[in-house]
Amino acid sequence: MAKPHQGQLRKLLSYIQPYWRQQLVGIGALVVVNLLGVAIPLVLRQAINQLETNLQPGAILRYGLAIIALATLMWLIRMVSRLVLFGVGRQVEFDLKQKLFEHFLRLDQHFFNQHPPGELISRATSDVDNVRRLVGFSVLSFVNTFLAYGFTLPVMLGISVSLTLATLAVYPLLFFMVYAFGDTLRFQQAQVQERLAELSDLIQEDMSGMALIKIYAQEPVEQRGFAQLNQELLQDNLALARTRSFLFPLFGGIASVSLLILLWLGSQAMEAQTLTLGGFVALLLYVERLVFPTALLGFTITALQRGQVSIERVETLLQESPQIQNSEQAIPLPQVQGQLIVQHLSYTYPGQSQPALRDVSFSVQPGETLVVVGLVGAGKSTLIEALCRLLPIGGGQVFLDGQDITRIHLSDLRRAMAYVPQESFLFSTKLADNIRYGDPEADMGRVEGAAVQAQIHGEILTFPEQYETLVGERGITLSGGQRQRTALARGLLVQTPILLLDDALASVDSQTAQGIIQSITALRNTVILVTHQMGVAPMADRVLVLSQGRVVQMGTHRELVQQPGLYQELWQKYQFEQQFD
Ligand SMILES: Nc1ncnc2c1ncn2[C@@H]1O[C@H](COP(=O)(O)OP(=O)(O)OP(=O)(O)O)[C@@H](O)[C@H]1O
Repeated sequence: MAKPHQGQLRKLLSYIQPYWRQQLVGIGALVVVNLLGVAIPLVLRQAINQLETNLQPGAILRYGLAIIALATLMWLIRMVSRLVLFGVGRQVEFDLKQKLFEHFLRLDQHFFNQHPPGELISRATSDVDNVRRLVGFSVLSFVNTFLAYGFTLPVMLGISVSLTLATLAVYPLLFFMVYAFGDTLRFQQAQVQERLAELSDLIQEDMSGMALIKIYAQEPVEQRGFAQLNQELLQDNLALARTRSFLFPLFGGIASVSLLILLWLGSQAMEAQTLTLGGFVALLLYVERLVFPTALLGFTITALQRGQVSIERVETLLQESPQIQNSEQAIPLPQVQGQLIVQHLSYTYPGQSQPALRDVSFSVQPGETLVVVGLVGAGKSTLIEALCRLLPIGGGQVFLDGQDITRIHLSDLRRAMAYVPQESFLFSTKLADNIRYGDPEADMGRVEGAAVQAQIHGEILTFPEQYETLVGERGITLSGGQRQRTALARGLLVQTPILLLDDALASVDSQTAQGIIQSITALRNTVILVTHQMGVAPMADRVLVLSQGRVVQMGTHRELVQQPGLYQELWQKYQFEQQFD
């Protein structure tokens, strides 16, 4: 059998460690159960041997009652052992899920780009479930088997050495098979778990992109893709089932062969009067007692190997460390003015050959509004994410009020900047709670104030339950523009000195967008606004033009519109389009 990896074993012990008392109680109960399991056939042997020579109704009753009492006690204690040990499994499952979720919250966007949601969900659910079975069922089953053999064998040997050895002669074959097929089982198990994760990821992705699938009439393609993956899962499952179907019945079969040997040799021994009837019955019960845990060995091994594979899959996630962390000497930031200085900022996404930002330098003064424009893929979003340290930029490139942002405590930095991304994500909760997400204590006055600034207040009042209206699957579906303005209200509510808006008004008409910018600039925060809506550019104090990750122009709208260059082209294009609007 594949030996549990040292690291996995250590991990397993660390999961169980907080519950060692319960584990001890459970194992203690198993010890008692197995002692009783050994005692009952002994009582029966004595009863049979005594009653064979001297049949007394009173004695039958006494023995009968003793056996019933012992069996009831055994049943009760076995129940306790199961409750306690399975309970530890459930606790470990709870802890692991909690640990994984808390770990996910610490990781950066880069990690989530590399690990699709389906994969993460599968690890946090089915893999954690496998660990639970390993801790609960496998531990119980292994300890039970060990104790069953450990306690039963000496007593069996005490009754008859030759019969015991002959009966158990087939067992080494069983252990050999477990050893020989262990690696195959483990490999096949890992394959199945991998395929399951891929499948759940595909389901997740297709469900999210259902509208696109329908618009482009790609149902047959998606169906084929799913069928192929499902087929692979089926093949892997069947391969695993073949190995198991071959192996597991053999375990039960081998154990039953031992029973046949005992019946054959035992009856001969009784004829030769080297074994009493009581001894024979006791031996029969003992061999029977070993059949169940032995036959269960297959399932125990499966649970063990599934658990081993799953520990590895869960632990690889837990070992991922966030690239964006507080520096060793993180400095607190008491009062933020809102000045940003960017010096020679460059950034290349992992795995990319070309930098997304190249030697970008500029500064924004407190209260100033800077609009960032450029063609698609110019690096605008990358710049915004670098400024609020959502990307792991190096030190000495971005300074907030003169302090290197990589040295500012992350919680201070987050309090200094609000960021409204391109994708306006809303939680499936009430509109008011979505808006006060950054400050759950905010009262309705602040919620409504932010909604007024984001020009969504009027529309919210027309909804059936106004600010109490649920958003998402169980509530109403907002239009793209309504979502964007709600997300903007969320950014405005926290009243940070710096506001970073990444194309946050793309789905809002130009006139409304201009109205919103007007109310935002009136707040006198530092605002950096990425936009494709050239109509809002003249409202900014200055404009920064990005092209292929570089700053190609910077100045006021008046200055830039006079200069030949990208800005002039973009402005002329905008004006041309306006004529046809
Ligand atoms: N997570 C990522 N991993 C790898 N490359 C990325 C990633 N995000 C963006 N890029 C690349 O970095 C470059 C800049 O992208 P960015 O999204 O910053 O451009 P943008 O100016 O905001 O574009 P748009 O106007 O379309 O939003 C592009 O070449 C893009 O392909």
